[in-house]
Amino acid sequence: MENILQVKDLKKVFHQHGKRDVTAVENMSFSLRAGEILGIVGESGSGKSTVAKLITRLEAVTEGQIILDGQDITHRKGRALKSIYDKMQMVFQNPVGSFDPRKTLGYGIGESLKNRGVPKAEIRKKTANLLEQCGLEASYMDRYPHQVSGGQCQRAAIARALAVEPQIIICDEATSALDVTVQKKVLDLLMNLQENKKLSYVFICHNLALVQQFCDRVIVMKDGRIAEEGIPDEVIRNPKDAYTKMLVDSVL
Ligand SMILES: Nc1ncnc2c1ncn2[C@@H]1O[C@H](COP(=O)(O)OP(=O)(O)OP(=O)(O)O)[C@@H](O)[C@H]1O
Repeated sequence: MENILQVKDLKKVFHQHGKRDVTAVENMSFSLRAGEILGIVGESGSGKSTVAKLITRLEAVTEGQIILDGQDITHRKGRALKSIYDKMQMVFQNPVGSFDPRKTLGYGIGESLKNRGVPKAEIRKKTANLLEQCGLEASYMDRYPHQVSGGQCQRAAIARALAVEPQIIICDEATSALDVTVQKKVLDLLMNLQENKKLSYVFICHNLALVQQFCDRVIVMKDGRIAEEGIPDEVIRNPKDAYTKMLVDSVL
């Protein structure tokens, strides 16, 4: 399987006014294969979200390299940077906050379609179709983010991500804010879409059990570095690193 995303020796240092620098990520190298679901787990503060923000260039990289579909995107700017979102989309923990509160959900999805060059006359129809693929009735396009539940809003956020027909979706705690039954439904949706559209996911999550259920491979992060990497069943059954063992013990 070819690598769709490669991360080499990634490092992120946050400089803070009057305070000590924080090295959030260091020595991080990994690859994501086409069609793969790669989990990233680790306790709070281990650097998972920073990795997501670096890959998606929402944060500037201090050192290292990010190769997306064979192209170095580490220092892209302007239009060249924008074009990475044609291939890679994100789904975050707080779906309501990811939509403009003054605009309908349909508007948010429509903007993504417009950016992809979909003609104006087709936007409502395509938006309806995307919402339906994500288990929402077309009428949800006219609702505002505060008029839907967290699970419904996350479905709309997934529909918006799909609007650009990406190859990769980075899910950062995408189901963590939802209650357990809704979480299961949104996860099922993500997994069905992955299979049907042959997407690749980076699935950031603090729940090892979910990673075991859904991911092909897992990276365990500790203090900004990779503590362990492998097939989830094997990592959980036979953790090589003491930290991984502690994570495993804490969920059993
Ligand atoms: N903008 C920032 N400025 C300074 N330090 C930051 C910033 N963002 C993150 N950090 C620090 O970097 C480290 C990693 O944070 P990060 O949010 O990536 O962890 P995480 O594993 O995603 O945690 P959680 O599971 O709680 O979301 C933490 O020590 C955090 O305090």
